[in-house]
Amino acid sequence: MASTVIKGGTVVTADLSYLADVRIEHGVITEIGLNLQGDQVLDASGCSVMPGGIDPHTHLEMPFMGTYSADDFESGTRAALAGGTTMVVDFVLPGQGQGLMDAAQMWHNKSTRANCDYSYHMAITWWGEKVWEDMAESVKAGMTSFKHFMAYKGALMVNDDELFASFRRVGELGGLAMVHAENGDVVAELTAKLLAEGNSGPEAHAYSRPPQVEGEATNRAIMIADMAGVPLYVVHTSCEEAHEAIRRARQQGKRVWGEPLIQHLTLDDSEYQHADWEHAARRVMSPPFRNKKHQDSLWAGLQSGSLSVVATDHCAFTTEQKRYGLGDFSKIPNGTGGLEDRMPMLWTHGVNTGRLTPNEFVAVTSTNIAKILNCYPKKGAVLVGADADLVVWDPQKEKVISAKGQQSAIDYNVFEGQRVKGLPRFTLSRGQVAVVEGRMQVQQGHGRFVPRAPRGAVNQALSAWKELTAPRPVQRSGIPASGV
Ligand SMILES: NC(=O)NCCC(=O)O
Ligand SMILES: [Zn+2]
Ligand SMILES: [Zn+2]
Repeated sequence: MASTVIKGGTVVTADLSYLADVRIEHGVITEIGLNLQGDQVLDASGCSVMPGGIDPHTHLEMPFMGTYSADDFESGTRAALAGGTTMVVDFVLPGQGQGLMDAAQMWHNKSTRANCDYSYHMAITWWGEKVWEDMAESVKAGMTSFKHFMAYKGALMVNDDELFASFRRVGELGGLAMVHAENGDVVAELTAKLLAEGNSGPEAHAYSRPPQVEGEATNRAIMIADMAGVPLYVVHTSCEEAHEAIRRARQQGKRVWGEPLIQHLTLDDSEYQHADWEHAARRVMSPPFRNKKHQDSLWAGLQSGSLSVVATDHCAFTTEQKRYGLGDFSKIPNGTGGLEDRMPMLWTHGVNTGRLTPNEFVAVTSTNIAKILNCYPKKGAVLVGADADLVVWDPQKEKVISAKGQQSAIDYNVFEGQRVKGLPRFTLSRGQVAVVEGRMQVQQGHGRFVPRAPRGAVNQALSAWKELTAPRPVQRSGIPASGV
């Protein structure tokens, strides 16, 4: 049996750092200890041996705004591995009237060339009996998290009654409710007003989606989830108003998690004021980049634990695709890339600055989301029996980010010119060495679908609490409670 040993590094997990070698056989970790021997030895001296990153928010080959996002499962997962991410979670997006399992099959067809493991969230893009029924099938098939768009009116948006009905169903099935939280009605009104006033450039995209639309929707989703008795995950939390709602909810004991993106942590809204239309349009995404005050809030959330996960929302469009919105910002395809850069950018701006410890880095890039999505410790762990999805992280290795030589299929990089310090020496996907010192040796089709079970510990705890505190009729003598 061929074995690989990662030798001489410091194992860094979400809660511990210690010197140890790691032995891998058949794609899983079989031993952790000192002086291990193996057929293949990977030198980890001077490096941290960490769980590979998990990016829980990607849109690969996604049909959106009249086009498809440019990175598919092949280039997207190649970019992921290059940056130390070993699992992505993409969103199955059923069309209007389309069955959920039919859409899931389309996603399975797209992912056959994936270079690393992947899982799916299911999006609820319309509502009806068929969706309600299919949600149980989705859970049985391992897609237990359900995303709802509160924005994109007239396209993906669901209304509050649909949100409540769907959240209740997710709660009943032991799943996780997810939201893109922006008030889509207000965004639509502001967009129309801005365009009517001659505000048609990419900067108006940001004006049309102020922090208030996100704060309001986040708070609304939290309250609806609480009434529905379901845990809630808020994607791409970008501002203090949304963070405040999440922080408050968590302090109240609600089961809510917030996910800032690496883009929102490190890039700000001055990008939209750039004189070059293409520069600004390439950075159009929802929610838009915010100012320094919001960035400080997001960093503080990661430090204090009120925000839990750093993702990318990787949804990359070429400059040519962005040009669909020349003369009308509302037609610029929304989305930016980040898969290759999330880990190095977060290490550089988080760990190297002292905002995050290396253990906190592991928590927010891998372990926390593995627990939230109920695939820990198969993923997100350096433990015997866990999948050998690992990154050997060299804290001294540097580069300047550039579109030239990147793995993503697009022609630019929103982090262009940024110097990062902290990069993978090796990235391993279930034991297969996919990256060596920046050289790619991925195996197309190596990636496998990761099904996830429902009714994790948080679902069980929340259900028990909701049952205990459920409204009950007062028993009064002489009056039948049922009214019969
Ligand atoms: N975020 C974004 O602008 N595009 C991708 C779709 C979404 O997550 O809203
Ligand atoms: Zn979104
Ligand atoms: Zn997204």
